Amino acid sequence: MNFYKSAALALDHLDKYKGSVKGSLGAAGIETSSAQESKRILALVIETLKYRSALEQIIAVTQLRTLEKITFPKKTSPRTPSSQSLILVLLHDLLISPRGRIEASDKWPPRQAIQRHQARLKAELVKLQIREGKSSKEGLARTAKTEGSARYIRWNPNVDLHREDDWSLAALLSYLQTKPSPFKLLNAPVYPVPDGSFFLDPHLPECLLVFPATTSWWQGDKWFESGAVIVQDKSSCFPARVLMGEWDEAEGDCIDATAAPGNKTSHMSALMRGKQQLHAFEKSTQRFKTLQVMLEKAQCLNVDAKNADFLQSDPCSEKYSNVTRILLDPSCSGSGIVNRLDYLVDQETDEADDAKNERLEKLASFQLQMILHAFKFPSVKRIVYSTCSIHPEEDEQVVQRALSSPLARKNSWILAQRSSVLPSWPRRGREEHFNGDADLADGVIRCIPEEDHTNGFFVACFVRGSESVQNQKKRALEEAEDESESEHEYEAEDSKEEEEKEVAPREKTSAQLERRKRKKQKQKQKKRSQEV
Ligand SMILES: C[S@@+](CC[C@H](N)C(=O)[O-])C[C@H]1O[C@@H](n2cnc3c(N)ncnc32)[C@H](O)[C@@H]1O
Repeated sequence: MNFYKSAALALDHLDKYKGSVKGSLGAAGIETSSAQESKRILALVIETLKYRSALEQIIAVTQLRTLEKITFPKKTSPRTPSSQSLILVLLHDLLISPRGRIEASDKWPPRQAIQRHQARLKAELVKLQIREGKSSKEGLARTAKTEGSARYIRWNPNVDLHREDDWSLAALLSYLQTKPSPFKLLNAPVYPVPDGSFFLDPHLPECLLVFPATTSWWQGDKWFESGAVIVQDKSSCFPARVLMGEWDEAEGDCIDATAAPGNKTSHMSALMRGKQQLHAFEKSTQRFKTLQVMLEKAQCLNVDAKNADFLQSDPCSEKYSNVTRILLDPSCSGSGIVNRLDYLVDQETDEADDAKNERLEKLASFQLQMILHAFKFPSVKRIVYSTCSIHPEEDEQVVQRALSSPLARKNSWILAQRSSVLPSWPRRGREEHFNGDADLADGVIRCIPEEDHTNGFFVACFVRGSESVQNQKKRALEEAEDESESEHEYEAEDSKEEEEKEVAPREKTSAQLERRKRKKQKQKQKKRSQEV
């Protein structure tokens, strides 16, 4: 296939399914004849994404698509890229690339169509530069400000464990500070990360390195090519870290229920130090291929990857009898992803409210189903649920619904306390989406892109137990209070509650309902003893 068409198809795929730019070629079913060709296509996709906003403005103002509607129709057939993406990659080469031309046959109609408007397109580029106050066209690229203030690299110890040579964290730090364009290691975090420097992340110093947002030193570097470093947003490193806390080899196996492209699977495998077994499920055949490549590169030797639907797995199968921890990072709206493709968020804000709500409802009910299925595994003690969404419908509300399910009660699933869910991370859940329960909100993690130097993200951890320590303390306190309350007070409170119910009916938390039930029982007991 023509190189521009392949790049445009990859762009379309990214628009539709998100995922990594690199994974988009395989995932979009684009076949290339050599690694060189893949690299060339990927470079064009990445560069086009950088200038996308500028190029879209030029397309809009010149009305190129309307003027050339025969070559660039509104609807294209399957396996052909959309006209918009094709124009974007062609314009990139004509207007932005150092060559300044489209590398295709003179007779190719899309090239002819663009060439016809060459003068106008170039003039609009200059006008845009002036409007934006940029002295060069490079100034129109997305900057550190629009990209975020940092980029993250996770050191992957599996490679040091299984490959020859020294791939340790110490060796990586030394390499970065002595390579031809060296980085300075800062001893405290600074945002945006200054050019030419890096530091160890304050929350995950054992594996995460923080670089300037515009850096990509790893492209073509031996550390990246060997799998010893993985490009992964900070927030996306939280789930495996929370899930695997205090895991011990003697404990047993784990499951990653929704694995591709495999960033969190490889992180879990690293935290298991290659020991025991990690069952990785991935439903999509295309994405499963990406997962396999990733696992091989990252030396995840203890992973048993299956192209299968987690919901179809049998929780009582002998195979999973030893599984004690499950990671659930299911498909979500991706509304938190800004670092890689912030235009996806723009797209979402354009979405009509009804359509958006319907989509969120569908996603939330699928996410809930996944949690409820995980609740059924008899030996599992800890489940981490995460999304790269900022919508409460997919975050706190899904967790709340899971907690109030009969299955949670039957199998004693509760929300873990803050102390075992990265307590040093300051941004916690939204109380208002947990029916005002501050303890539940405190137990979960949230990340906000503009303020936390990460993508938008959410993490919750379910554990098995009759009651959390905090709840026990709270209950003891309440019981002490109850002791001193008079019957009259109960009645007053009850009637007040009734009133409140009429004015603003509100769902009670299970703790509130439980408390009320106990109060009523006490009242009855008291009455009975008085009667006797
Ligand atoms: C958000 S992505 C997971 C990203 C991955 N955890 C990582 O960090 O690289 C969700 C994945 O779950 C897969 N998926 C969705 N439903 C599934 C199911 N029922 N069983 C297994 N995989 C599923 C999707 O195809 C997608 O690849």
